[in-house]
Amino acid sequence: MRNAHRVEQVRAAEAELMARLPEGALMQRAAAGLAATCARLLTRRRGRVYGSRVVVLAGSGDNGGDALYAGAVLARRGARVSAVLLAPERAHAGGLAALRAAHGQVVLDQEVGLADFSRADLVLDGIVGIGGRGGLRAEAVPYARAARRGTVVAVDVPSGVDADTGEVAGVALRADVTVCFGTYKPGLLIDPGAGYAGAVQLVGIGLDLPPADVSALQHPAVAELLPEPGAESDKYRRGVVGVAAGSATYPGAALLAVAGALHGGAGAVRYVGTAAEEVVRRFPETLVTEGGPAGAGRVQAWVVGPGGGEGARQALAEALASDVPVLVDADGLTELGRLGPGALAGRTAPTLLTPHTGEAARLLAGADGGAPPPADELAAARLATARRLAAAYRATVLLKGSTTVVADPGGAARVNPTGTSWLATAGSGDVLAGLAGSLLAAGLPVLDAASVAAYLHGLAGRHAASTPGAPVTALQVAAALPAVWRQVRASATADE
Ligand SMILES: NC(=O)C1=CN([C@@H]2O[C@H](COP(=O)(O)OP(=O)(O)OC[C@H]3O[C@@H](n4cnc5c(N)ncnc54)[C@H](O)[C@@H]3O)[C@@H](O)[C@H]2O)[C@@H](O)CC1
Ligand SMILES: Nc1ncnc2c1ncn2[C@@H]1O[C@H](COP(=O)(O)OP(=O)(O)O)[C@@H](O)[C@H]1O
Ligand SMILES: [K+]
Repeated sequence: MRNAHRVEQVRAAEAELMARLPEGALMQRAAAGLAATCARLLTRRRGRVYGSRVVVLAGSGDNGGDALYAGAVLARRGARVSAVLLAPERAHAGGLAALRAAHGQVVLDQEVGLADFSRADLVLDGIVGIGGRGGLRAEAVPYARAARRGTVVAVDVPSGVDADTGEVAGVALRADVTVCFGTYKPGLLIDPGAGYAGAVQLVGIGLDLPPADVSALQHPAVAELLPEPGAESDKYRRGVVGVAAGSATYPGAALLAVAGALHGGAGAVRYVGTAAEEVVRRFPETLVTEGGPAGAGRVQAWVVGPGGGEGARQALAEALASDVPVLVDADGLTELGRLGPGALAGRTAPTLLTPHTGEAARLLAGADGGAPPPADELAAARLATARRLAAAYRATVLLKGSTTVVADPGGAARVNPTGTSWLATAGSGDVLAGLAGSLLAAGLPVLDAASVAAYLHGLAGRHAASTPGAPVTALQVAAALPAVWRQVRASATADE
């Protein structure tokens, strides 16, 4: 599990630790870890640190201090280091003295700084870290826009990225590698910030941290959560997932949701809807029932809405009246947006909503009574959007898109680290809905079911391409699920 903490949590943990350590000790730890990563990157790139060109972009705070101290370490190993001071009168005094003592150069002329930046083998971005507010200031913007040939290493966070949210106001400096201290920051895991961070490396500095604000599953945690039939299991004990999906207009959504559900660990899939014939022809293992969810017999979770068309209204009402977890997707969400949060008020079991940003906008309008907010604004603030929806509907929300975010009404949040933009293909959301519903029916708590589904779905998207990076279809994503399931399980066995 990758755990990320908000700035205020980091500050509190740092204050507590600093009170027990000699002055400057924490910064020395951070700078040593940072310099070690830079030395590794230079060695990989040029064979050695000696003689390489390093530029330190130093802002006015401790983030600049880290970068200057790390620059000093590299200069002592023979690198040609120049430090560009973006706020010369307020540069970190100790870091600057260390750099000068190691014979590093100080650059005050911004034109010279930009030329050095473009030529450098490695750039250390110490403009701002967790103290950054708003977008990059004017003096730093040219660096974000300039061409460069070297590796850019962001210190703690790429400057211009909001550490708590991943939001970027204006421009930010794109990094190849981010070396973060003490804990991951949410902004390193959530787009657009995650897209600026490159590969993220964590350097421990000994912080004693509270529970994470946001976390991201990794293979071992997913492997622990995957349902596995016990020796005494039968199909009913493994859980039956009900799928109310598809319509005359969209019969394919039924097939895709069922395909996802068949690979999610439930013991059986029960389909209700107008596409029963097609479903059974394609997947003979599916149980089908006439009518809607109300008369379909016992299931352990419902999936309602993919391709549901007009029929989604009735199916949603019947599923929500049940006492089992309900996943609402697609046309079910449009209908729920019309009804507003009151439609979930009487529920005794969890509800999971799986909107993309367009559906999220309609749900928010349904909650607030206003016009739907622009979807791209919601995409730029994914964590806040997911949390806002979860609070308004008192439901767990899986917000789909470039970084899928899952938020619980209680405040817990997960971000999904897997996936590929090739998943933005018609029907892949239907597969995800079936998969998540199946994990719910198998008994996973709703936050786990949603985040494990997103994780497997993202891996399957990558795995499904016959050539890495090539387009995939939604059915291929479903078909790749057993292989990624095995891959995740195998990694856990290897760790045992
Ligand atoms: N506090 C600690 O104990 C530790 C902090 N560390 C480092 O310290 C950083 C935090 O340092 P600070 O609290 O000094 O904060 P920062 O260095 O992140 O930023 C604060 C400074 O940047 C300026 N600033 C704010 N927003 C800006 C913007 N948008 N554009 C340009 N300048 C802007 C502010 O005026 C202020 O002078 C961390 O990110 C990490 O790199 C590490 O050394 C580990 C230990
Ligand atoms: N840019 C992107 N990068 C990664 N994944 C994406 C991106 N855009 C969409 N996805 C994923 O693709 C799937 C699309 O689902 P959805 O929007 O419901 O499509 P559909 O309704 O056609 O099934 C979701 O899992 C979503 O997270
Ligand atoms: K930085």
